[in-house]
Amino acid sequence: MAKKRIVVKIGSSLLTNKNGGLSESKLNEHAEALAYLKKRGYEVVLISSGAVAAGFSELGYPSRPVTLAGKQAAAAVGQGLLVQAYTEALRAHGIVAAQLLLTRNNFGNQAQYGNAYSTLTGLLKQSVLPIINENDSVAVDELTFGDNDMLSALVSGLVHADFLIMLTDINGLYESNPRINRTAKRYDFLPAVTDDLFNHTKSDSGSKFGTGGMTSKLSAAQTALSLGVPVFVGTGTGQEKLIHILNGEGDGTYIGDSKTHNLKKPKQWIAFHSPISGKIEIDEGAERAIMSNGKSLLPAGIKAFEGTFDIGDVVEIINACKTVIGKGQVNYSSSDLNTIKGLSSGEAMIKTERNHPEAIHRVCAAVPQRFIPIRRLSTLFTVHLSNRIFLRMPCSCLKITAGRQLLRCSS
Ligand SMILES: Nc1ncnc2c1ncn2[C@@H]1O[C@H](COP(=O)(O)OP(=O)(O)O)[C@@H](O)[C@H]1O
Ligand SMILES: N[C@@H](CCC(=O)OP(=O)(O)O)C(=O)O
Repeated sequence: MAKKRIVVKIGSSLLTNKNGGLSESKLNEHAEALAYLKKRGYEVVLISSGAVAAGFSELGYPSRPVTLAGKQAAAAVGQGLLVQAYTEALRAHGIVAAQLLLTRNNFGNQAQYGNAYSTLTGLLKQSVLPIINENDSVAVDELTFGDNDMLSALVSGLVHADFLIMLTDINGLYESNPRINRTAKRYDFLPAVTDDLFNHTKSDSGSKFGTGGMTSKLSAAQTALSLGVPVFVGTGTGQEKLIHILNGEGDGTYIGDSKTHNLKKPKQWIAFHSPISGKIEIDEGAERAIMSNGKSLLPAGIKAFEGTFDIGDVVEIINACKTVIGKGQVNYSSSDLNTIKGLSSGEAMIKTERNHPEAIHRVCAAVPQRFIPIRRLSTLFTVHLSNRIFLRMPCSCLKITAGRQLLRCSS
């Protein structure tokens, strides 16, 4: 039987002492729990914050820096110390640790995305415990994950994890921040992350040394669920805490169930990470064929396009109302498309000397971009699917998965 693969995210809130510096005793306790999980036959990937916490006092800063430059310098100093602390703590349990530092750009580049997958799965095969953090020192401000919640969700999808555990300093998701509203009730189980839930729990305020707060965890959970990975958000103590959580006895909120389907890697990349090189506008007939009959997009249905792209680039597909209905890898360059748009398949094949006329063979579901918020670009207009529907349509094998009735817009 394949080993169960678990991604564990540990937030700054659980790694810091009261001054905001790295707490080695807390880190050691996490390492014990990770080792305990691994010894019980699980494959474990750790997403750990803590670089800034571990580095700022070495630089002589009196407290955790707030400027980007300060955080980048502290992370550059602290990341080595953080991983050294984990490496030593895990070595005491006979476990070899590895370090991977990722940025959002690594996810946007298909080759690097593939490499990250190969490295991670290769390490897991060798029973190594990978420790991942955002590469804070080089990440560009507008494109950072900022906190590690979304990074943990994307990594869970990438490695096809069976479960994502987000450990934090509070025992789950409450109706509203319980540190402000003392009567707020906790959610023990959420089948999905809905917009209503976002509106109810809306609060960006996190712990003293954490970054994202619960809104960021909710977004991350929504993304993980879309990728087929159920999630736990909560807390725990002792070496058995992770096992307890997997046994359903965790102190926190369970989100989604294990019947979700993993999204295959190429589809994940198209849906969540691919940069958009252009837009293709299609007519109503093509939209119907795509939506109702699961057909590929043929040149005859293409009315217009924008952008300059090559074969294999990812474009958005928009309908006559300019609504994005999907995304896919295009089989023609923009210059070829200019020649064949609107032509019958036969004519297009003759003009381009090809055996297959499809402009886009597989259209992926309209992308839940709001699940990956780009920091400081909050006015971005985004289109997304409801999580529930996306889960029902894993689009791993479907050519076309988006349905207009499933789309909503948010700014
Ligand atoms: N609705 C909510 N339910 C639970 N916690 C909330 C909520 N809204 C805000 N919070 C805050 O989120 C904090 C955890 O987020 P964060 O500081 O980002 O943790 P971490 O560093 O572990 O990622 C909690 O300490 C709590 O104060
Ligand atoms: N990458 C940063 C983590 C930033 C952060 O605070 O994240 P989180 O604890 O998830 O809110 C670090 O290592 O310090």
